[in-house]
Amino acid sequence: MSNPFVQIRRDLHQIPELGFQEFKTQKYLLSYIESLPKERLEVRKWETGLFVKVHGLNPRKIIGYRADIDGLPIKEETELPFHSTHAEQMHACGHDFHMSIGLGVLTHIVHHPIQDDMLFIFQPAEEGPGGAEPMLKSREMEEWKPDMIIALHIAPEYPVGTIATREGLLFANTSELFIDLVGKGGHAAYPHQTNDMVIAACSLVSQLQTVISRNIDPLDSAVITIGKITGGTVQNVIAEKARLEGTIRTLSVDSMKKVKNRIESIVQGIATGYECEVKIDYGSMYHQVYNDHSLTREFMNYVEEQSLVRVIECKEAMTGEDFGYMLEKIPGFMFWLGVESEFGLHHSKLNPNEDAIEKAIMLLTAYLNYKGN
Ligand SMILES: CC(=O)N[C@@H](CCC[C@H](N)C(=O)O)C(=O)O
Repeated sequence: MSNPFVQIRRDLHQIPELGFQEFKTQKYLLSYIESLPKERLEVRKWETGLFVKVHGLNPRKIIGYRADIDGLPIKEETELPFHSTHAEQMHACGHDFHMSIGLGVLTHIVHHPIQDDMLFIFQPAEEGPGGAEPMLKSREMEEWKPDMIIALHIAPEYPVGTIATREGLLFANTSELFIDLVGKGGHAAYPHQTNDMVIAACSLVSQLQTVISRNIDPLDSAVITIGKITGGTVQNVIAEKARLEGTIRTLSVDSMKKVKNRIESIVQGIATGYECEVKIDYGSMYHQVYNDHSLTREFMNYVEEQSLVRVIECKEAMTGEDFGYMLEKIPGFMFWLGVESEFGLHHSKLNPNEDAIEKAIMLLTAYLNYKGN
């Protein structure tokens, strides 16, 4: 392991923190950045994230690089010697990679400045409730708003030495979905005296899937995933309460509205049919990730011409990313970075190949030299 950013990734992997609780992560990032030469650097804290400006030699524009920094509430099941030290929390979406690559590029740019300014954004809470939107509204973004912005996301399905992206839509529109059901609990032996919320919740989950199969054009795409169901208290008491937690994904803003309208009608039907109260909360919503056409094409051509890595033109994915909010206001793009892992994103055994870290730093520094000089 000769690349120091692999060790940094391992250090960060051990301290995953949930959205807006990234205190140790912020401290770690700050302490590394403080070890760099200071002449060209300006660092500002924002909540649990950071803005780091690197002054260029003769700036005409500001180029942004965004790395998300939060982990997920997942119990890690890898047997890595540097596994998470935080119970039930894991970097299972590669944000440890995104940060270490960000620090690698930052280090290179500090030592070999380009003409243009750069803004490194270490953003909290990508997995929820969303840090990009409030960060965009910050004083720092007003003062240092980049003219273009880039970000990457690890991709377990692609080999190391590969990137994948496309012009236009890359990631879906998302909305979280929380549904609370309240009925009448009671003795397990007297169901006729109760309104059982386990039964209502099961029926609701099945009906929700008909929105996808029967209300959305099969040539369009949408997903409703219920990732968590809770309800009841003990095996011989009929449940008074149940809760569904999930997420909605659509390829268009219009389909998102349609899916929500259908969910609301179905929920009304459940409330009437099971004589219970049902409340919907949409939690946080992310705007689609839409890559700027000409910047993305130019990037793909550059990487291909220079033979830096293999470039795949991929399809859009139903993943969500609040980087979409940044791309709504600032031209730029996101790309997938191949890290070949048997287990995918959000899996407790995700184990990305660390060789991708050096490849990404090399690729990004080459591109920034081309674009910012
Ligand atoms: C890249 C990725 O996996 N992003 C997350 C974003 C989650 C958004 C929100 N908390 C939701 O669940 O809708 C994803 O799950 O796609």
